[in-house]
This record gives sequence, structure tokens and C-alpha cells, in this order.
Amino acid sequence: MDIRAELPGKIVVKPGAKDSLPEIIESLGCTNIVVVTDRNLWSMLGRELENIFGGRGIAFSTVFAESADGNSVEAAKRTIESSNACLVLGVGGGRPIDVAKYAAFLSKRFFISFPTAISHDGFASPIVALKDPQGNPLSIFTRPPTAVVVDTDIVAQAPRRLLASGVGDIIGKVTSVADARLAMRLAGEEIPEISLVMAESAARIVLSEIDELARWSTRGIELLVQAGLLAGMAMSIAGSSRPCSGSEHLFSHALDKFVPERKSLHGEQVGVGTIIMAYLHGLEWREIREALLKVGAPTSASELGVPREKLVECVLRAGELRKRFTILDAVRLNEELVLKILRETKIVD
Ligand SMILES: NC(=O)C1=CN([C@@H]2O[C@H](COP(=O)(O)OP(=O)(O)OC[C@H]3O[C@@H](n4cnc5c(N)ncnc54)[C@H](OP(=O)(O)O)[C@@H]3O)[C@@H](O)[C@H]2O)C=CC1
Ligand SMILES: O=C(CO)COP(=O)(O)O
Ligand SMILES: [Zn+2]
Repeated sequence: MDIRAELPGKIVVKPGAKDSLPEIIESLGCTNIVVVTDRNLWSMLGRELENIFGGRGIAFSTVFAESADGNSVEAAKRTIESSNACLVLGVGGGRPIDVAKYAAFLSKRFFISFPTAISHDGFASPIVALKDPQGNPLSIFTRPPTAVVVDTDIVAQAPRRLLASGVGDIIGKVTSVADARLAMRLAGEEIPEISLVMAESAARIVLSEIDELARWSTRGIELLVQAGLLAGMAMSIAGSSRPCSGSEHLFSHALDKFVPERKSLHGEQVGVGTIIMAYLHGLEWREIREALLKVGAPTSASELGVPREKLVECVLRAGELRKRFTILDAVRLNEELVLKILRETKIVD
């Protein structure tokens, strides 16, 4: 099948990578940028970045995106237009990066992704994940980042919970790829093999090196970043999140929609969803559960902070949220069977 894809133009992953930002910005012919971040992260990094940009005559405006919604994107767009910025730099976790990525895309500006934590693979992907007015997932395919710059010194200092969430999101590729292959077999869908192999490889890196990751060593952080880069590029090549988002993500999106009061992170929800969907696929769900336990990611409803009956509802209704063929379209679930699965996989008592 035809492939027509863009990938990130530059990738820098190293300790102190923040110092590479000026040369990358200048290489794009830019001297005036907008930084999209949030107040806490800017209090942590703002002075250093100010010095780095000031020292090279790079002018910048800051936009604080406390939530990833239309208002934040519009505010960022207004600042981009009013300052006639050449480029948008996203600094932070998933929310600021999504707002920066989408505002840059809509304003037709370069976008540099500078994640401060690897809590999922959005830092390296063309995807912006918003919600429609009914709370359904809106997976918007924009463009891959012009550059991905990951300062492993900064990411290594991120709360372990965030990094464990990133591990969960990457492990989810075990079932997202299984769903994609099922869709090709049973629903005649065409998906580039290269994108599936890249997504599978991302999960394999994390699963085969889980003890290194659990130490949160420099090498462990680097492996998580590399897995995220592979996943992001897989989506760029596939032209959608299909290789990296299957039934395990539908479960996560169902939690977002039907349990709005929850406090769990995307990758944490995906990790638990992967246990469930691996069971449905007849895959080795115990390996997945063990890996999540090793990095301290949630493996149960109580750790997600979701009541049992809500969790059952989310499994039963996950398939409603998106027209994307997954294992949920190939099995007939009911409350009793879902409870049996949740008990057998130790997600509920
Ligand atoms: N584009 C994509 O492919 C995807 C996008 N998403 C979107 O991403 C968002 C979820 O992203 P996620 O990262 O899980 O959650 P958040 O963006 O909400 O970040 C979680 C927390 O991480 C904190 N944080 C980030 N970096 C650091 C750091 N280095 N040190 C200390 N705290 C840090 C933030 O703190 P503070 O707020 O105080 O700065 C924030 O409270 C949602 O909007 C979701 O829709 C989800 C999946 C995929
Ligand atoms: O989270 C993602 C990949 O990890 C993006 O997936 P969605 O397209 O389901 O938002
Ligand atoms: Zn994800």
C-alpha cells in the first residue's frame, strides 16, 4: 500500500539537550518564538530557558496552557499571530505539548517538542488528543514535530508516576498492534506493516528492558524516550494513531468519558486496559501485569481510583467510542464475563 509520510526533521536526545534549542531554532531561520508551557513547569525551567534564548538574541512570548482545550489553543494562536512568531516550542507534559502542537499546525508554524516528562508518546507523534463536546476522543492528525528535543536530565527528574504512565502507554502497543492485525485479517483494513513493526518494537524495548526502566537509570530513561520516538514515528507513517491506539486506548477513553472525576493518567489507564485486552486476545497478560508492577504503574481498579462497576461499564462500552475495529468487535461481552476477566487478571478482587 502507498505510504506518504513526514517524520520529525531533527531528533536530539541527551543530557543538557536544552542547550541545543538555540541552534535548532536558528537552523530554521527563526529568532522569534512562542513557548507554550504551564506555570509550574515555567517556574522550574523558565529562568534557564530565558538565559539560553537571551544569550542568542531569540525573542520569545510565553503562553500558559493549564488545560488542553480549544480556549488554550486559541490563546496560543492569538499570541503566535500577534507576535508574528516563526516557531512554537512546547515545554511540558502531554497537555502543553498538545496545545503547542495544534496551535503551530493551525498557524502553519514550525513546532519543537520539548517534553519534560515521558508520560505517553504524544511528544513524538503527529497526534493531538482532544475530546468532542460529548467527551468522545478526538484524535487529530496534524504533523510530526519539526524537531523533538529531549533533555534526559530534565525527564529523569520527572515524578516516577509520570514515567510509569509512559511505560503503560508504550506497553499498550502489544494490544494496539494485535487489534490492527485482527482488523487487517477480519475487516480488510490496510495498515503499513512498517508502522506495526515499529509500534511492536516500541513495546518490545520496554518489556525486554523493564528491569532497567524500573531502576529509572539514565539508560532506562533513554530506552523509554526511544520507544516513544518509535511509536510517534509509527503513527506518522500510518497516517493515524491506528498502530498505537486500539482497544486498550478505547478503554482509557471510556474512563475519560464515563468517569470524569477520576485522577488517573492516560498511560496508567492504557496499562490496565492492555491487561484486559491482552486477555481477550489470548496474549500473555501476566507478562504485561508484571512489567507494570515493576515500574509501579497501576494494575487494579483501586489503584486507578475507579469503582468496580464503573470499570465494568467502561469495558462494556469502550467499543462505542470510535469506529476502529478491535478485539471488542470480535467478542461478545456481558457483565458477568467482564467481571470474570477482571477477577482473573487481578484488576478487581
Ligand atoms: N497527543 C497525543 O498523542 C496524546 C495526548 N494526550 C493528552 O495529553 C494530556 C495528558 O498528558 P499527561 O502528560 O498524561 O498529563 P498532563 O499533561 O496533565 O501532565 C501531568 C502532570 O505532569 C506534570 N509534569 C510534567 N512534567 C513534569 C516534570 N518534569 N516535573 C514535574 N511535574 C511534571 C504536570 O505538572 P504541572 O501541571 O504542574 O506542570 C502535570 O500536572 C491530555 O490532555 C491528553 O488528552 C494523551 C495521550 C496521547
Ligand atoms: O494515545 C495515543 C497513542 O498512544 C493517541 O491515541 P488516540 O488516537 O486514541 O488519541
Ligand atoms: Zn496513548
